[in-house]
Amino acid sequence: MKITDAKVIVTCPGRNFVTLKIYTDQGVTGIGDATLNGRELSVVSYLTDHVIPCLIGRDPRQIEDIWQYLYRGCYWRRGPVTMSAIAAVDTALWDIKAKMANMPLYQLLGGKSREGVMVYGHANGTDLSETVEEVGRYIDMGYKAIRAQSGVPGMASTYGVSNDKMYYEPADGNLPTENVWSTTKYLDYTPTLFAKLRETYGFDPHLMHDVHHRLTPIEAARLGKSLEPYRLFWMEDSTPAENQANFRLIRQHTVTPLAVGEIFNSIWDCKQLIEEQLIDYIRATVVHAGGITHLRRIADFAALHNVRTGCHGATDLSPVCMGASLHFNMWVPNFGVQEYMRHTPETDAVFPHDYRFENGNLIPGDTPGHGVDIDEKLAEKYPYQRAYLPVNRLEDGTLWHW
Ligand SMILES: O=C(O)C(=O)C[C@H](O)[C@H](O)CO
Ligand SMILES: [Mg+2]
Repeated sequence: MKITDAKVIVTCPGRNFVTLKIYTDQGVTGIGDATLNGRELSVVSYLTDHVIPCLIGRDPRQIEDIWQYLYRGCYWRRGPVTMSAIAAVDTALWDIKAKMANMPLYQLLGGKSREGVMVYGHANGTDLSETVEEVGRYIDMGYKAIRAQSGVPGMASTYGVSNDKMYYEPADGNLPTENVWSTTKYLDYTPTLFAKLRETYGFDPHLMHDVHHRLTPIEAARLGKSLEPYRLFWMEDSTPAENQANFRLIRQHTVTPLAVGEIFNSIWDCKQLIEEQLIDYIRATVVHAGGITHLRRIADFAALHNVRTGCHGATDLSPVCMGASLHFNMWVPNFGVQEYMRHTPETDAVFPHDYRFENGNLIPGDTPGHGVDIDEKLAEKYPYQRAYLPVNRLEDGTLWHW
């Protein structure tokens, strides 16, 4: 069996998505997500100019060998562009293998470990009362786990708060939008939000919160400590994680569970975090962390150290990534939760899929492969539009983490 061709499809049904489609001499095709928000075309070029020529003529069944060939063979290992490109190839090849086997992908990975994949939704509001109301709306929709993000008094805007409550997309500018950040205002306000949420809804719903990399380790420790009475499911990305040892400080001070890793692209980014049990959930996902082949390696390593998965699932990851992730989650023994921000109806129409939401879970279908397709004719109607993620400045103008 041979790979005969591959092509990259870029489409923007409201936001940009990059999809790799691989063709074989047996007529079976597979697709993989290669979207890297705000830097999409770098992965398009990496795939088109450098990866696709090396794929033609290879046996698509040799997934591991092709993974190693692209990882070791490029010499310049790791990095989000390389690993998103490898992920797209890997996902498409798993899709092909599962179609050849006439099985849904989770069966090939080892079969079901659970009946559904618990997902968390994104409740957000411009102020405390709107955020509390939004969390209630998610509870009414059946979510068992909900992330709460809120506008902070005295700050014009902050991460995670959208005008359109359901379909948040932070990459909103033809050039990067500039936001202003105040750690003091944020730290004073956030515990009051969670106090109100627990007072209103009790302790049944799992609540999470994304700090989005904005605190120093000691500030993160303070936030974790002040949130302890409200028993969060997790506090995410409380400080940037390039220096993994930073998490020791946070860990010493708080028992609030910690989640990190949506921007990680390899096992090396989380090796120390996992080995030293400095985190509780690893957020690496299929598209940015080298595909199913590499994510499985991360998850197995995490399992040794009691770290569970909590795959990234924002809307900048296409339904193709979501489909692959759901199959992965159905199997992975140390599953924690899956993020689920809903795609718009336009995006869902471009990427027909068989997964469904039921009682707070997403459930992959039984279509052979990962169960997600791309309607190429419809995709053509939505040409690429340049869009950047925002940047963040402190009130005195200093550039900060967004
Ligand atoms: O979903 C999350 O937890 C995020 O932090 C979303 C990110 O801001 C988004 O994926 C950036 O492209
Ligand atoms: Mg996040």
